[in-house]
Amino acid sequence: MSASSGSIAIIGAGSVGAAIAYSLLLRQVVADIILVDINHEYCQAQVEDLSDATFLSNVRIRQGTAEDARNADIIIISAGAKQKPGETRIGLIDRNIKVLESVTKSLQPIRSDAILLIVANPVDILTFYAQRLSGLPRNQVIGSGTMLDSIRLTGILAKKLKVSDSSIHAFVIGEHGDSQYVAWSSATVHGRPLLKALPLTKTEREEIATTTRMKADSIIKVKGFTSYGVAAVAARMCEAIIFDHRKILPLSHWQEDLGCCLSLPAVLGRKGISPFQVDLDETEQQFLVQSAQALRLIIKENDQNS
Ligand SMILES: NC(=O)C1=CN([C@@H]2O[C@H](COP(=O)(O)OP(=O)(O)OC[C@H]3O[C@@H](n4cnc5c(N)ncnc54)[C@H](O)[C@@H]3O)[C@@H](O)[C@H]2O)C=CC1
Ligand SMILES: CC(=O)C(=O)O
Repeated sequence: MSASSGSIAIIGAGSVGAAIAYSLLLRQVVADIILVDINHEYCQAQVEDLSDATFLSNVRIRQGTAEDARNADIIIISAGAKQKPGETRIGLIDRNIKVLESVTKSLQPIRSDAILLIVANPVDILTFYAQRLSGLPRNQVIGSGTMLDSIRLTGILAKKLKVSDSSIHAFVIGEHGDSQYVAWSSATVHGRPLLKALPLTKTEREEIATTTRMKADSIIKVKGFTSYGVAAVAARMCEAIIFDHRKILPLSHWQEDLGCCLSLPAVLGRKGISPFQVDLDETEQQFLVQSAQALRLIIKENDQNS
């Protein structure tokens, strides 16, 4: 397979940015990957390390500037502070909004058909602010959201059912964080309602949802960060955009009726994201509204303090 002629810029060449570059490189999503970081020496070392892997593909990787990044097909923002063990994603808000402000300013004038993909946390809040700050249409600014949580959930269910992950369609909705919720009512295994194939008690469902929600915390407690899961998510998102797959994925995007960005399944292609109607039961709908309320409150408080 050969890579498409496009380019992807990754702003923030830390653990997550480098893992995303590695996933893109192995999957040959585009011919050119550009890494940008305020720490030029560190960024160059990441580029040198990654370039030792390019013999597996025809992908070129180099360090670039914000001027290079603004002309890329996709710009991924993975710049910013990460959680310390025990810290919540929301706890990063002050530091990472400042980083986002500086990054979006440096990207001006941004290419009008660019897709801005937000990975840094708190991802739903930063996606909202990136839409406000970038000047791009809202459907072109997307957060990785609960796609990673949905993959974690699917992994647990697949083990219990002893089937492959790809046979299961189940997603987590709402915030990539504490107020997320599993949409059990629409989960299926090869088209069969999941709860018929795997009758779970309420307690068992709650245990699975908690394990899913807490997975990042349990990894961060031991190794200090997560990177591979979100890198695979970002690579899949980039493939869907570059090759216009129009894949339905649970991603963070603007919700007109909820007044914030959070995750619901939506269609991802070359022009960005477009809504997809999903059926939620009453409880799921209530949790979604609560998740949106929690996110809107954070935005309101942040706007008042700034
Ligand atoms: N959405 C998700 O599912 C996930 C999100 N994350 C988030 O990704 C972010 C990055 O995490 P890591 O890579 O582990 O952190 P890291 O500390 O390894 O890397 C962050 C990088 O950002 C750079 N940076 C800071 N300010 C910058 C600026 N203004 N312009 C350019 N570069 C800048 C730093 O120099 C550093 O190299 C964190 O916010 C973390 O919470 C991490 C894992 C999963
Ligand atoms: C760190 C983070 O957001 C995650 O791994 O889910």
